[in-house]
Amino acid sequence: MGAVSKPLSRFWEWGRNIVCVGRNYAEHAKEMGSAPPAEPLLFLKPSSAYVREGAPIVRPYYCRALHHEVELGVVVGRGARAVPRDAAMQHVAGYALCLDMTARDTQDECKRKGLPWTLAKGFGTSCAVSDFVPKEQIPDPHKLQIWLKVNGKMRQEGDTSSMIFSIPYLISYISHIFPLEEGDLILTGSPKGVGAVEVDDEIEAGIRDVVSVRFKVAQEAPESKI
Ligand SMILES: CC(=O)CC(=O)C(=O)O
Ligand SMILES: [Mg+2]
Repeated sequence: MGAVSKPLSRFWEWGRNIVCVGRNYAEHAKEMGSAPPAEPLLFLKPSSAYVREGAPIVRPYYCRALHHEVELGVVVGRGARAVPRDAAMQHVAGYALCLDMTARDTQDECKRKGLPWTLAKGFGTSCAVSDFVPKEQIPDPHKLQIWLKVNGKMRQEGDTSSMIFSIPYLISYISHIFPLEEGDLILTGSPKGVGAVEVDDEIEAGIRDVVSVRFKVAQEAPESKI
């Protein structure tokens, strides 16, 4: 992959992969009517899915049930190809608070039809991210509280110690399927409490005592329809 002149602290500008993990919290899998997975459930978002504070999260024209999912993101700092679990954390540069925004109605239809989740998970602004947090600032990423509010009301509070598959496991597992590259982001899954947001809602979310974000929800302009 071509050299990138931007600092890793601006990982969202690198155009790298966004690798997402699903059903990595048992209570969330349960609320979705699914059993906890035997191995990580993976899907990708395009790097054009990133949105940063100051711009809105846009509900796609085909969606009537846009859901929030607050997640811990792991920023890859060194390429990883088939790395063992006990060496995995050496490939981490830092973290971010992320929202895996999901067109839930579309996802349900994709599940029914056996289709990939691309329309449900990959639309523009479906990956909201905070500022980069260097790994030195987080001694143990499995001892963090992540939270999310909508219009000031708490919706999600999760502890990363509840992950089914740990960050080293995820990095090793993914790197045995495809190489991870510097600048990639891994979304490690949502705790329970996912729910719908409406146009003009305000989402606040954060890693407690570390970083927080605030986003408004907007509707995609009708003229953008195909
Ligand atoms: C059912 C899902 O959308 C899985 C997912 O994204 C998660 O965080 O779990
Ligand atoms: Mg998710």
